[in-house]
Amino acid sequence: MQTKPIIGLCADRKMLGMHPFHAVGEKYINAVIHGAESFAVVLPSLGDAQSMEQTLDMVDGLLFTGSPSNVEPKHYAGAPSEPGTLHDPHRDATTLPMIKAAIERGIPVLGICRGFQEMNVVFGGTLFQKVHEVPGKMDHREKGDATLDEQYGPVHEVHIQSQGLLHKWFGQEKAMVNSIHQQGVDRLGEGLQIEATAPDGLIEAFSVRESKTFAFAVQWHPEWKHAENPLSTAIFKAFGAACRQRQQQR
Ligand SMILES: N[C@@H](CCC(=O)NCCCC(=O)O)C(=O)O
Repeated sequence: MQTKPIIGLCADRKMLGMHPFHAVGEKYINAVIHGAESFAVVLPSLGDAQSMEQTLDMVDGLLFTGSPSNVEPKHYAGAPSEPGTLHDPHRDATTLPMIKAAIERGIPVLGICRGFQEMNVVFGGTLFQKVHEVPGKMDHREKGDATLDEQYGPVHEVHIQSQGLLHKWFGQEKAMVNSIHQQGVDRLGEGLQIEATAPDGLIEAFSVRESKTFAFAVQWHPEWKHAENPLSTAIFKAFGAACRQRQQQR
């Protein structure tokens, strides 16, 4: 029997009671198993306490998930965060070097929301810390009092670049997406190619121009009820195909 490609998902480090845990949302794991038809493995965010090279030897793809925490602004020379901002320095210390090393090795990488922001930072880009306070930009945050289905339901259009990879996988120039973030791409990182934009011009998806394989990221959440959404289905199918190809090559 053909074994499935292994996709690693980097965990958030968070306190449960007085103990630190390494956690990944189940919706991301489900999207890897059913959308990318792959084998999901949760990777702890321990910085260099475990060998990154050994991790990369083990996986056929990596998914950098969304998270309520923000990338620490020191990684993109941004102004200090407001007091009380949620950070996850252990995750930053793990994902930022891993994204770079994985792409250099030709390991397929998908970034979602925080993962999208991490990828931009890795390529030297910067982030708006509060998109809703930037003149001309929409409020991209979810409604705090809404149900999960409302929060993760489609709220704005994206325009998909007609020459891009996303257009090749999905075949259409427009789609509706959800929006659960307050940070966003300010300066796009070097070597990144815009794949989709929101009506206010905010970058919603990009790919890595010179990448040997799938290296793509979205600001929205395709993992949410992925099987019910043709755009999400197309993204996870393309990611899974790249991971299978990587598995066969090594
Ligand atoms: N903190 C960043 C990133 C937002 C993000 O990833 N949200 C996901 C929330 C939880 C989840 O669905 O996994 C920002 O606010 O821009």
